[in-house]
Amino acid sequence: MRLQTLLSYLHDFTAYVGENPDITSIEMDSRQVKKGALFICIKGFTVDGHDFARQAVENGAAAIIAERPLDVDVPVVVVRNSRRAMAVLADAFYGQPTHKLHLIGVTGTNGKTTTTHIIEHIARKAKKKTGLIGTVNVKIGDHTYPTQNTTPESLLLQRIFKQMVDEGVEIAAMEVSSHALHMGRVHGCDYDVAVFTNLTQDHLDYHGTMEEYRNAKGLLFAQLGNRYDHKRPKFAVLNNDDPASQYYKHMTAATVITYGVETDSDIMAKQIEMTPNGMAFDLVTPYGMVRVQTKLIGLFNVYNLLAAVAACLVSGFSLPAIVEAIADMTGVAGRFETVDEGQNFIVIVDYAHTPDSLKNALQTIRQFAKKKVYVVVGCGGDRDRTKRPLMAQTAVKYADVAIFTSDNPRSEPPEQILRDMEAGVAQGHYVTIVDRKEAIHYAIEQAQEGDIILIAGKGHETYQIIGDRIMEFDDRAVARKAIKERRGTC
Ligand SMILES: CC(=O)N[C@H]1[C@@H](OP(=O)(O)OP(=O)(O)OC[C@H]2O[C@@H](n3ccc(=O)[nH]c3=O)[C@H](O)[C@@H]2O)O[C@H](CO)[C@@H](O)[C@@H]1O[C@H](C)C(=O)N[C@@H](C)C(=O)N[C@H](CCC(=O)O)C(=O)O
Ligand SMILES: Nc1ncnc2c1ncn2[C@@H]1O[C@H](COP(=O)(O)OP(=O)(O)OP(=O)(O)O)[C@@H](O)[C@H]1O
Ligand SMILES: N[C@H](CCC[C@H](N)C(=O)O)C(=O)O
Ligand SMILES: [Mg+2]
Repeated sequence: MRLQTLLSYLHDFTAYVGENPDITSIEMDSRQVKKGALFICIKGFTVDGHDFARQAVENGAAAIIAERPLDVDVPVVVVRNSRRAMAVLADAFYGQPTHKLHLIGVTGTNGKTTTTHIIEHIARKAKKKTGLIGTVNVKIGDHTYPTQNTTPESLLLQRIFKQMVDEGVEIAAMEVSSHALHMGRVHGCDYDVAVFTNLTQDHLDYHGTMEEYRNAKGLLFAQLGNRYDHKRPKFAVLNNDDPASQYYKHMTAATVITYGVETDSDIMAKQIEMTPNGMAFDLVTPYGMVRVQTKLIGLFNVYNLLAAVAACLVSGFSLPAIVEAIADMTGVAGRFETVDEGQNFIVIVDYAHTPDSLKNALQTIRQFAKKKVYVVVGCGGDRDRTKRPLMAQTAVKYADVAIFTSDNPRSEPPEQILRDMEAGVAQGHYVTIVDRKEAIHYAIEQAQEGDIILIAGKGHETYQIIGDRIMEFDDRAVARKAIKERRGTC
């Protein structure tokens, strides 16, 4: 595509000097630039992409998008905001792929990964070709691809959508993080259905206040197609039991569908029955009521199921097909995943890394626990500090034995993070073991028959970030090894 053709999609560039080269790719990382690329300079949190423009040109960049004039030998297009320009250009360059997909976006503090996986499972069962974008990975049909961010930057995102379209994907479900909404990573995404799970404390390091955090999530609903096209109706699926939904209702011009357990809603769960192996409930919908069986456990998963059911109903799936798919859905990697080596106590690995999700996970375990409940938990470094004492309080309140340890300390001293956690609770109510492997071993060595150990915070992650080192670390593998060692079979 010629540069000028691409620029015809951009309506706010302030200067453009030079030729009209053929653009064969778009990159935001100078290290990825090949001959013919358009390099977009992004001011990041760590470095400024403008400083890499020369390197991009040396690597073959044919033109540059920047926020200020640059002294390089290729055309430079100056824009007011290169992140915004990137979203427009990526959408145009990849042929506006989200117009060709049925796209469901899920936002909320907790439950995004689980809800998107349930939606994907239902769609696959209905023989649709599916796409999935989120924390665990990107999935196109049966192929998975690793990801760095829950919601990728607009450039990568549109590239993924293009691949989905090329491979015949009909329906895609994606997690939309508050960071992505705030940074405009999803500008240009033409969602058909926007889903809200819940709003509780997280990410205050980035958003500052709960109000700002709530507002960031609201962008998904505000940006949901402000026009009425009967061929592509837009739906906002909202959790009626969460007060933030009242705010989102007013932010969207789309048709609002509500779900809930407590508040009267379009889609509801009633007569909920829980066992350690699954749940059953009456699913009440505008299409009738049906008893649902699921292998997922925990009231929070009832909400995730309701959100997914609502999204799938407005997407045209039939109620019987949805109910059948739910019945054979097993869990999501690292979400309430049990580690079973035949030991006489239960080990659960879960991704709870917020005060609310930790409370939910422990409350769910409490419902079935006959003996002691252990929790091994830490808090991520370079992330919301104010959630640390709250998570510690939750651990101490709901578990019999709380073991505080490291999560991903990142650039922070692990001991400092643990001190922040300890500040929330009285001494003597917890054990602190900085090394996560040792902490998991400690819990497994202490556990007696019938006890339950929750290893929280890292779920599916297969690494641990300490300083600038990323080391292999998988809670499930560590727990498995510890169980075998205790038994002397390792
Ligand atoms: C704080 C944050 O969001 N950072 C994101 C950001 O990194 P950054 O701003 O540090 O980037 P940078 O290193 O300063 O680089 C700036 C520019 O220079 C370019 N560059 C850099 C070096 C070079 O040699 N050449 C070059 O061109 C880079 O490609 C980039 O375009 O841009 C990167 C590329 O897109 C992201 O991967 C990165 O996410 C980091 C990994 C991250 O941890 N983000 C978290 C906070 C986040 O976004 N989380 C949410 C999920 C939250 C949740 O709901 O739980 C998510 O959606 O992932
Ligand atoms: N609807 C929910 N409400 C509260 N807690 C939940 C809910 N669903 C899941 N959880 C808890 O939160 C953890 C994370 O769930 P999940 O990965 O689905 O959320 P997420 O929103 O994708 O998180 P992230 O922001 O890290 O991507 C789970 O392991 C579980 O403990
Ligand atoms: N998406 C979340 C994941 C947190 C996972 C936890 N293990 C941590 O590292 O804090 C975040 O980036 O805040
Ligand atoms: Mg997620």
